Amino acid sequence: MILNIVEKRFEQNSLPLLNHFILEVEPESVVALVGPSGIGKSTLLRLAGGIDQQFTGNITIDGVEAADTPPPGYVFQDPRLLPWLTALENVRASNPNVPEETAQTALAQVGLAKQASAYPRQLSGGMQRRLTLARALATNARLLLLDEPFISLDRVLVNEIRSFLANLIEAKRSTMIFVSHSAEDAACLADRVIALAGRPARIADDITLSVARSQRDDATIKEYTHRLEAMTKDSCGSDT
Ligand SMILES: Nc1ncnc2c1ncn2[C@@H]1O[C@H](COP(=O)(O)OP(=O)(O)OP(=O)(O)O)[C@@H](O)[C@H]1O
Repeated sequence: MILNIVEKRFEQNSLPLLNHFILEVEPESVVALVGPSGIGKSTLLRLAGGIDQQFTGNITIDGVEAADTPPPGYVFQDPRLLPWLTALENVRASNPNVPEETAQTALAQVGLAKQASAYPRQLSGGMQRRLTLARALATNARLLLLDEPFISLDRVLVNEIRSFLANLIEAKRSTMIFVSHSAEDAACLADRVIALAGRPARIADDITLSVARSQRDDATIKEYTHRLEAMTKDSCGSDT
């Protein structure tokens, strides 16, 4: 995927959020987008997912305009579940082409097989987050764009979903871009970590985590976490 954002701004008179910004994401790689609040991470992800089309530039996937390729699986920062639909119906709501069986499998993958008939109000916050993940998996597990997928989950669940995602990425050979404020999430899952800074946002750091995800033991994850924490601190410091 190549993101070539010539310009993205929200108000005509303000500084653009992104200007001549280029990011190339290798197929089957996992990229973590980090950086201070308000820098433009979610905006960049929304552009990548075709949710926000108000920009100049173009986005291609394997050389094809993104608009002409299957939609990605997308997890929004807020769950965006439809309260009048069941969990199963919510999984299929954004993409009616998803067969019921695929939706059931996705629910089972995130541990919600028994909640298929439950309504969002009957699910805990953590379950609702997992439901949004099931929706993304059912839509397109090969290309996943996740905005803070672990926010508001307790530690046990974060660990569970991280390892579930790590296995899924290997099995499906997914390409994934995720936004996170947690260095540990990036240390566990990412092949590459991009830190954004400044306005217009630029790539302040771009590091490759060389130990393969499946080979990272606790010590490696700890070391990466410290390294990434130091990196994001520096990026925030050089914000202008
Ligand atoms: N729809 C919108 N209209 C106007 N301004 C917006 C809109 N969406 C985002 N912005 C502004 O664009 C900037 C970047 O927002 P964005 O949500 O992309 O940042 P972020 O890095 O994801 O932040 P956070 O980590 O807090 O989620 C912010 O200044 C925000 O106020």
